[in-house]
Amino acid sequence: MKLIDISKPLTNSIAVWPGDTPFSYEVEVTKKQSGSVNIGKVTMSTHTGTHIDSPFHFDDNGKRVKDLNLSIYIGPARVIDVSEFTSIGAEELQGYDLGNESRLLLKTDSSTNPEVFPSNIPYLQSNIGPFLKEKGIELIGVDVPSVDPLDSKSLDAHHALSSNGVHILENIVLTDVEPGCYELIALPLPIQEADGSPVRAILRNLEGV
Ligand SMILES: Nc1ccccc1C(=O)C[C@H](N)C(=O)O
Ligand SMILES: [Zn+2]
Ligand SMILES: [Zn+2]
Repeated sequence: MKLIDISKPLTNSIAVWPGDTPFSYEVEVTKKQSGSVNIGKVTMSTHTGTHIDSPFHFDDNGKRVKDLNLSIYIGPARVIDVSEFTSIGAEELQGYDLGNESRLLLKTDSSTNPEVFPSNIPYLQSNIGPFLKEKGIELIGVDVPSVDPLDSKSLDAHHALSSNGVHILENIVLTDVEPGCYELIALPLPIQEADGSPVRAILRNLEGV
């Protein structure tokens, strides 16, 4: 069965949120030094590359990674093309057949160079929270670094999604993905207390092509 990797490669030159911890992977101890093995060391923000947000990211009393239900991150997902919009809310989604998958991935096609942080991104309107809940959607994925405008402090979309039971997956790569129905797997690492986690996100073709 064909797998489509929708994760951003984590390289030392990957763009990070302005001011956030740069990503770094290095061999901290070489095989020569240890006499047996190379040992790597990773330094990163939990919001670098393809990742999930846990509600603690934007709510001090919100769920941590350990509190998340893993079954949200595995299962049928629909990909739709919303590249014509600068912001996406209930009205913009009205015309789409969202099927009965409980995961929705939005292809905005706005992400380009992985080494440059975007200056402007399409964002989600807060009325998308109740709208998605009504449609039975429990996870939203976007191909941009945030579901809110980059300069937002109130993070209205994050809060509206979370309070309606919609989990957030950010910075996926949908460039080579056709709209349609897939199986999504995007599991957070078990960083118990975390406000988010990098994920290896993949889509599996349900048709078995
Ligand atoms: N890393 C940051 C550093 C400073 C301020 C915001 C962020 C974010 O990550 C926000 C974004 N809405 C996110 O959920 O990934
Ligand atoms: Zn995030
Ligand atoms: Zn976020």
